[in-house]
Amino acid sequence: MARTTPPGRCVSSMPSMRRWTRPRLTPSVAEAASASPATIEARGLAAGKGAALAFKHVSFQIAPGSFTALVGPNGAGKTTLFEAILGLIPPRHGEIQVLGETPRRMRRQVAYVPQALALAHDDALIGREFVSAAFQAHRLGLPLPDARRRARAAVEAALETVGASDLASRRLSTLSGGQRQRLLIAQALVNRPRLVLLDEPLSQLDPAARDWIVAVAADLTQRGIAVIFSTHDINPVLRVCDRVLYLAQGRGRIGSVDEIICDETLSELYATPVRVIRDGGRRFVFADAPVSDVG
Ligand SMILES: Nc1ncnc2c1ncn2[C@@H]1O[C@H](COP(=O)(O)OP(=O)(O)OP(=O)(O)O)[C@@H](O)[C@H]1O
Repeated sequence: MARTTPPGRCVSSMPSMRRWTRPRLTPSVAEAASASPATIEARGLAAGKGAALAFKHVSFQIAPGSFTALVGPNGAGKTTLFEAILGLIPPRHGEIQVLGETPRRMRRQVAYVPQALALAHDDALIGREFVSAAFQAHRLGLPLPDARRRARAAVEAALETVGASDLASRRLSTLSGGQRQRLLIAQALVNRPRLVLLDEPLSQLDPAARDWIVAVAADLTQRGIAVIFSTHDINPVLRVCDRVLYLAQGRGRIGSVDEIICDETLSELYATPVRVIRDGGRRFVFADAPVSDVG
C-alpha cells in the first residue's frame, strides 16, 4: 500500500554519489549499441496484477547499453513493469517488445535481480556455488566437460565483474546486504544477458554499499548491457543515469533527469503541486499536498 506524506514534507533525500560519474561507452561498444534495435520498446502500455491497472498509457524506449532509473512511490508499478518486461504478465493494452520480439521469447536475454534481503539456502551455499547455480549449460548445447569448464569461467568472470571474487568461498549467511546484492548481480550476469533489471537494489544498504552497487550497475552499461535500476530515490544514481522513467498515479514519463525531476513534470504526474529543490548536486522533492511517498 502506498504511504502518504504530510504536506510540505521532504519526500526524497539521500547523499549524492560522489565517487562515480557516468563513464562513456568505449567507441566499439557505442557503435554496436547504436546499430542494434531498441532493447525495449513499449507503446501505450497498460499492466496490472489485480483487477485494477498499476499504470496505463506508458510509452518508452530503452537503448542498448543505457542506464535508466525507474523511479516511483510504493505501489506505482515498478515491479509490475519488470514483470511485463520479463513476459510474466501480459499487457492489458498497448504493446511491449524486448530486442524486437515478444518478452516471453526474449526472457533468457533478460536478467532480473531481486532485493537481497534473504537468499535461499544461505547457510549451505558459498558464493561461487550460488552464482554457479544459475548457469544454463543447456543453453550453449555443450558436452558436459566443456560445459563445466565454461561454467567455471563464466562464474569467475561474473564474480570479478561485480568485485566479488573475494566472496567466492564465503558462506552466504556470513555476508552483508551489499555483498549479497553483488552476488545476486553476479548470478544475473552468468548467462550474459543483454538487459539487467535491478529491483530496488539500494534498499537497506548503507551509503558505501549503495555507492558500490551503483558503480557495479554503471559498469555493466560499459559492457553494452542495458540496465533498468528501480529506486525510490533518484539521488544515488543521478550522475550515472542516462534517463529517468518515473511512474506515479498510474501514469509514466521518461526523459532526462532535468526533464523529469522538475516541478512541472512531477506536478503533472502527481496531479498536485510538487517542488524540486536542488542542493549540492542532489534533488529533493517536496509536495504541498499529501502525495505517495517517494523517499
Ligand atoms: N499479486 C497482486 N495482486 C493484485 N494486485 C497486486 C499484486 N501485486 C501488486 N499488486 C498491486 O499492483 C500495484 C503495483 O504494485 P507493484 O508491486 O508493481 O509496485 P511497486 O512500484 O513495485 O511498489 P514497491 O515500491 O512498494 O515495491 C499496487 O497497487 C499493488 O497493490
